[in-house]
Amino acid sequence: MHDAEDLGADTAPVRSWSPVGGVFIAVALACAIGAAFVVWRHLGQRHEEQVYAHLASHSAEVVLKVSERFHSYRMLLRSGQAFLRSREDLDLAAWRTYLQRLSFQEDFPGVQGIGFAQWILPDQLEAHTRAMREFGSSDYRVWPEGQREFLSSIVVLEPADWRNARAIGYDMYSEPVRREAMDRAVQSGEAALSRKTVLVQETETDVQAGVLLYMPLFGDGMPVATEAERWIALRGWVYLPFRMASLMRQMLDQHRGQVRMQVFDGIHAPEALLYDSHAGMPESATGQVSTERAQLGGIEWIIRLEALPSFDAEPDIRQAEFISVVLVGVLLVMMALFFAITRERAARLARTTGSLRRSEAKYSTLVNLAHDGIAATDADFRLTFVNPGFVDLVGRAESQLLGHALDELWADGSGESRELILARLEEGQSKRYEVRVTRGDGRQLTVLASLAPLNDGWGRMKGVIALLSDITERKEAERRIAHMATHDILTGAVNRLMFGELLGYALVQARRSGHRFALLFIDLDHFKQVNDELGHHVGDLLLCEAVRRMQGSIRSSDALGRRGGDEFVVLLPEVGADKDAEIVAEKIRAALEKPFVLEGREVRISSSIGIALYPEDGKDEHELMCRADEAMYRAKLGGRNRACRAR
Ligand SMILES: Nc1nc2c(ncn2[C@@H]2O[C@H](COP(=O)(O)OP(=O)(O)OP(=O)(O)O)[C@@H](O)[C@H]2O)c(=O)[nH]1
Repeated sequence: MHDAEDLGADTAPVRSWSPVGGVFIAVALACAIGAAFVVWRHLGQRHEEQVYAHLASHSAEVVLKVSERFHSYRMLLRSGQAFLRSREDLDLAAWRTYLQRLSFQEDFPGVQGIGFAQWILPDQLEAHTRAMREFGSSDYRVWPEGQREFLSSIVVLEPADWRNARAIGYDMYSEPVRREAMDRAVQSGEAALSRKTVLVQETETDVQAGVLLYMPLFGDGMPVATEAERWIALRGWVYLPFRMASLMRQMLDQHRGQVRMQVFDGIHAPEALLYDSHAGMPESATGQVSTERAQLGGIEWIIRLEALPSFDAEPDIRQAEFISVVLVGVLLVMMALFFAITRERAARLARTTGSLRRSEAKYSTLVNLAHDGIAATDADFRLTFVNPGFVDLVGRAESQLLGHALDELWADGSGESRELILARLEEGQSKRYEVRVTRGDGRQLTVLASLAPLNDGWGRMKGVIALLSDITERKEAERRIAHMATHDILTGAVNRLMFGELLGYALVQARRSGHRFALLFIDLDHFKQVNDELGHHVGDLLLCEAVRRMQGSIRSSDALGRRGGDEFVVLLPEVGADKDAEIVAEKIRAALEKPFVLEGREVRISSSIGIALYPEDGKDEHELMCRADEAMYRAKLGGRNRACRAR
């Protein structure tokens, strides 16, 4: 037997997301976002490290640059020292010429000048002042005024511009910061850098911190192995004054604006601040900072670099990384979603498939157990599926049915044409009608056929579903009930009610067409005696046989009715001449006169018949019936066994 496929299935409504699927999606999304955040944090930390490494590298670079710069300054001082040492008489004019030709400001940027401070014992001051005035500086004097144990005086400072000219004659040894550096230079015999001070060249505007680098000059050929010898041999200091802002500005060059540089003298404190590229700006507590220490001329400088927001090692890479992280995050989220959706769809499909299977099994069982015949056909009405009930109903094997048109089973002339049925089904209408089916054993059944179209996904009819119910017994019962309602149960003659209907109909027809009809009223003679002598059941048998004889005496278009007891009426719908009704009455009388053999005994009986004709004897049922009854009564009075016409 075929599966009951294509007969529909109950698919339970399916949730769009199962709770498990929803949790999975939430977890996947959280993981994806978490992973993207971790990567982002990691990249952020790496970037911070890169920035710091870059800043530290730049910081080391600055220290190296400063160290190299001071090394070259020392070389400059040494060259000055060497020049002056070679001259017995401190030939300042020659040295000035030498310095002017040196163009040191171009080769040694950041230097305010190069000068020589002469070491003067107090008793030499007067001669010194006189010699200097003779040398060309008429207003030369050593300042500040006052008695001091030791003196020094700036005697040359190139370039001899207005700013440096302010320093000529200044006794740097009188000022503690400079003095400390000058002493250190003599003590070490090497270049010594002063601590933070303010140059005497400063005016009232743009005052900057300043430092000075001293190189001691000893008398040529004098012993300088010990400090005491060096003090004896001391002739003065070749020195370089620096304005810190002018000096340090050139150290930042490529990162100017991106990095804040501060230089402190020995300690990280406001009072030790030598230089600040962003003066007045508060120091950042959270930003990237690199601090380096530089040893310069016996002094330690702290060089602090602070990355400003615009400082970024690799901004393009940083941007690319950011885009990558966002893309990877989006990709992860999309992958998680895609995976979750695919998983959910698979689960939904599995649920639907399971539901369909269960539904199919359920319907298959129902179809196979159904008592009624269930069948499916193709679009041409050819059977493609029949259930066991169908096979039993039509009494033919499944193999004899499949491939044959359903309406081939219909008895000839039963049901509508196939084309008409299919046309209605294609319009979407269901069809329900009674047909006669010829079974394989030749027996005919009355079947209620319910047909419904079976459509494909595009709404086109691809076949028909047929349900066949055997209603033969029901129809027979209906027929019997209808017969009982209209016929006499004992004799089968039309009953009083039905005869009234037929008479009324005959009257209508006769009135319309103008033809005549006849009504015969028949009463058996002495029937009571039969009952009394032979028994009631013999009387019944006689009544039945009498009806049979009367039926044989009239046409099939005539009607025989029983009024009750032994009274009968006959309707002759069409009579021509007057004699016609009398002839029929005579036939009936003669038929009833003949002896009856009932239960082996011969019984004789006769009949009295009254005849009424329409329209001569009556215009309606009641009148006709009365006239016929009267005529019958006259026949009785006339001696029975005769027929009388109404008057
Ligand atoms: N056996 C049988 N008898 C019936 C039935 N119906 C009525 N009868 C009897 O039929 C008889 C009718 O009698 P009546 O017509 O009165 O009298 P009758 O003997 O025929 O006499 P007349 O008509 O004057 O010739 C009655 O005895 C009824 O009991 C029936 O269905 N079966």
